[in-house]
Formats: sequence, structure tokens, C-alpha cells
Amino acid sequence: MDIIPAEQGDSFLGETPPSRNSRNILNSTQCYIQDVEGKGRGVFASHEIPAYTDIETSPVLLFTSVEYEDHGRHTLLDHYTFKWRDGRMALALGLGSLFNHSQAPNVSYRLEPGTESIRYTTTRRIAPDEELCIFYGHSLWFQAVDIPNTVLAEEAPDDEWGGLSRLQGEDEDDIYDVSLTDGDPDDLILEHNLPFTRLKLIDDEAEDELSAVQTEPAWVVDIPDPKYIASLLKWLKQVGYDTPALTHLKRIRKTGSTTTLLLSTVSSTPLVPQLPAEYSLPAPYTLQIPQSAALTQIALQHKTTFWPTIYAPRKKFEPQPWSRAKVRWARDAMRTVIEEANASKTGGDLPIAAHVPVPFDEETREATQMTHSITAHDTRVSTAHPLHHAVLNLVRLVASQRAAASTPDVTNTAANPDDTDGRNGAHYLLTDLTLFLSHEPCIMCSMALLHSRVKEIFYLSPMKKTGGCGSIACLPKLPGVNHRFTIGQWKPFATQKRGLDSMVIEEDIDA
Ligand SMILES: C[S@@+](CC[C@H](N)C(=O)[O-])C[C@H]1O[C@@H](n2cnc3c(N)ncnc32)[C@H](O)[C@@H]1O
Repeated sequence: MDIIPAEQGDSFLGETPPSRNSRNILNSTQCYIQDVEGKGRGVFASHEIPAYTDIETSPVLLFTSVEYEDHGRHTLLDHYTFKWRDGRMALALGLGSLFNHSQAPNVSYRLEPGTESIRYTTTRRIAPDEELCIFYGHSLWFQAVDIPNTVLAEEAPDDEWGGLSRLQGEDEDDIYDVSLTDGDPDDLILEHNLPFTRLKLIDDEAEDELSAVQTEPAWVVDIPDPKYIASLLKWLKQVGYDTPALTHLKRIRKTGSTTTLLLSTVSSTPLVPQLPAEYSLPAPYTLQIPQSAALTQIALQHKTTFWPTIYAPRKKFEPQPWSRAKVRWARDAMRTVIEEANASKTGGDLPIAAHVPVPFDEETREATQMTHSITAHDTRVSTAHPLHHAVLNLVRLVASQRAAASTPDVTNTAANPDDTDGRNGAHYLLTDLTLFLSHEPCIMCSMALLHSRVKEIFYLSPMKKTGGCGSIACLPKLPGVNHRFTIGQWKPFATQKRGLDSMVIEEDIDA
């Protein structure tokens, strides 16, 4: 094959090359690509498109997570790939990679593993020449153009915590101190600028909030006359189609002049449902419906693209905003951990440490009666006891210090009739407390933390081969556990570099 010299190739076989700004229709639904100020290229509608229209199906290229970690992540692909359901990374072909992000997206998308593709659907009516945008999630790696100034953004205009790319690789100690000592302590710090990454505990659903909607097929039927709705809803109950499995969805959808009734899922009714003859209904057909209620407004918008969905926010696990003062508190706690880990090593033990600071907010300080911080380190070597891990030592220390404070004579509970805590083991509880750790705890320690009812933990070094809080397992995520604690992985460059090197331990040690 002849290689065309650059200038000749540029001239596109002698014709004028199509410009990125000309309206070249690029897919079957007449979308085109155009440059948008501050965003690069974007996808546009060439004509009006009704709500709930499939506008693009993009096949995907899938990479293993190892391939991605070793190669893709270090290239431009990093801006275009996202997590596929099975943990692989996906790159959308076709127009899929060119949809820009919007906080108020007009397009939602669904991963279709069967065909290894992604289907993009409008969430509302689209005007001619309107840009088509999807929602990338809450942690953006760029300054988004269309995000309005939210309260958080206004309160922390430039908190100087900087973007990851700016800070990574800088070679100064305590680089974060600059921003922490300046600035209003009450400023809220944007999520992506926090010195840790929160692990998602509500697995699939939380993921769905940020990416694609999980759906399943269901039978629906169009109702020619809305006056039948009430009697059809009664009929649904009589025939047993009104099951709890569909309570996260509304039963009726109105699109333009069409009213549609949700009958049942295909998994529960594999054969075409038999409809009452008196209403002269058309034949039922199948549609994809969301599998769960919407936890956030954005998810609601996405899910309703498929079928009107119930909004059921789950407040408990929603991340709370952090102020600059709270970040300082956490940074100081993490420093103590690093110092303790290093002291442990100097004393001949493993450099693994755990620390519970006095709670940041007054309410928790009062509720927990935690008036001073408690720190422990691993003592497996010095005590020749294989179970003396830092976490277990710390839980024991908390218990013994509390017991000492409340019951001088712990053997004589009769003398202390009010000491119900001591008798039922509540001294060991870390309820409402935050734990800072040098290393991700092993399975045994993670289980101990579950029992201890700790509120949240932050660890610095993930333990890929032994960690029970996100690496080989994530105990608080297991189905059936009776307590969940939240987990934050500290960004190593978010703290001083001094002392970090000596904290490195063998990968297969249980921390
Ligand atoms: C998947 S690509 C989207 C297509 C991209 N605009 C292009 O020209 O190739 C993601 C990148 O687009 C840019 N981008 C997407 N949405 C944006 C927005 N709302 N504001 C600014 N840049 C945006 C960011 O640079 C991001 O890394």
C-alpha cells in the first residue's frame, strides 16, 4: 500500500477535508460532532428528537483491568474509558466516546453486556442543534464547563488543594499544609479535593448512580382509553401482577398521548400475559425497566428514561461534605499514625499503627465520652503473639481505658450497678468513632472492626494480598453483615512524605 505524504493525505483525495466544525452527520439518528468551547468535541442533534429515543448504539472495546493499569491509564485513553460491569475497562466506539458531561444530562445510557455495546437514550425532548450530554459521575478529573456554581463551589472557590495531576509527583513535604493553614476553616472542600477516596459500600446500586442503569425486561401494554386505568389497576391486583417486586416503579407511564400500563417482569411471567377481553387492549410487548428505585435525583432522571421510577434517597450512606477544619483534623490524625508506625519499627515491631482521635464534632465527643485520643501499634514481634495486630491492640486499649475510667474494680460489678457497659461488653464498642490506620486491615481485623461498630476508617496503604476492606474482600459490603462502616483510602501524596518509606511492609503480611 502506498503511503500518502502528509499534505496529500490531508487533502482527502483532492477534496476539501471535512472540518471538525462542519455538520457532518455521523450516525443513523443524524447526530453530528462539533467543537464546544472549553470541552473539545461534543455530540449534537441535527433535528428535534423526542424524549426516550435511542440515539446511538456504540460497540465497546474491552480491556482487562491489568492491561488498563499497566498501559491504558497512562495514555489519553484514560479520559475515555470507564468501568464495565465485570471489572474490565471499556472504550466506546462510534459516537459513544464523544458525549460530554453535564450535571443536567439530556441523555442516559445503558451497558448491554450481551452485545458488548452501550445504548444512549434521550431523557427529554431535544431541540435542533442542542448538545447531547451524559452524566459522568460526581468525581470529575477536569473543570466542567456547564456546572453551575453550587454552594460547595462558591464556598471553596480555590481551596488550593489542587487537582490530582498538579500535585502528583511534586516533591515537597507537607505540600497540603499550604492550603490547610490558609483559608476559612468552615469552607467545604470539594469531594475530589479531599485527601482520601471513599469506597462505595452499596455496591451495584451506588455504581448505578454514577454510570449505567441496571434493567430487566417487563411486559407492558398501551391503554387506548385512560378511563380504563382504575379498573385495570384493580385487575392487576386480582391476577397477582401487583407484586412487591415492582413497587419501585410507577404502574402507568404517559408519553405524549400514549398511556402504558406495566404488567409484570418477564422473569416472573415468561409467557405473554393474557389480558381481560372487555377492554379490547392491543397485544402486550416488552420494555426494559430499572431494577431498583432511584437513590439520587440524577439516577431518577436516568431511570425514568426507561420507566417512571420511585425516588428513594438513602441518606445514611450518602457522603457528608467535609470542611477545611475537619480535613486538618484528619490530616493530623494520619500524621500520628505515621509517627506511631515508625516508632513501632524503631522498637523492633512491624510499622503498622492504628489511631482513634478525639471526635471532630462536639456532639460525637459528648456521645462517645472520648476526651483523649488512643493510639496503638502492632506488637506481634515483641510479644511473640500472632494476634497482636494494631487494630486488635487498639480495640483492646479503648476497652481497657474505658473500663478503667468507669469501673475501678472491674471484678466487682455488684459494686457498680450502673456499669451495664462493662457487663455487656460495650466498652469494646467504637460506635461513632473514626479510626485512622497505616495499612488496610486484614480480614480478622476487619471483622473485629465490624463487631466493634466503628463508624468509619481511613487507611493509607492498601494491602492487595491480605486486605479485608477493599482489596481481597470488603467485609462491610458482605450481604447479611449486621453493621457497615465506611472506608476511605488516603491519598499517599496528601500527607507528608517523611516516614512513608519506612512503613512499607511485605505484601503478604496481614496488617
Ligand atoms: C469522553 S471525552 C468527551 C469528548 C471530548 N470532548 C473530545 O473532544 O474528545 C471526555 C473529555 O471531554 C472533556 N469534557 C467532557 N465534558 C466536559 C465539560 N462539561 N466541560 C469541560 N470539558 C469536558 C474533558 O476533557 C474530558 O476529559
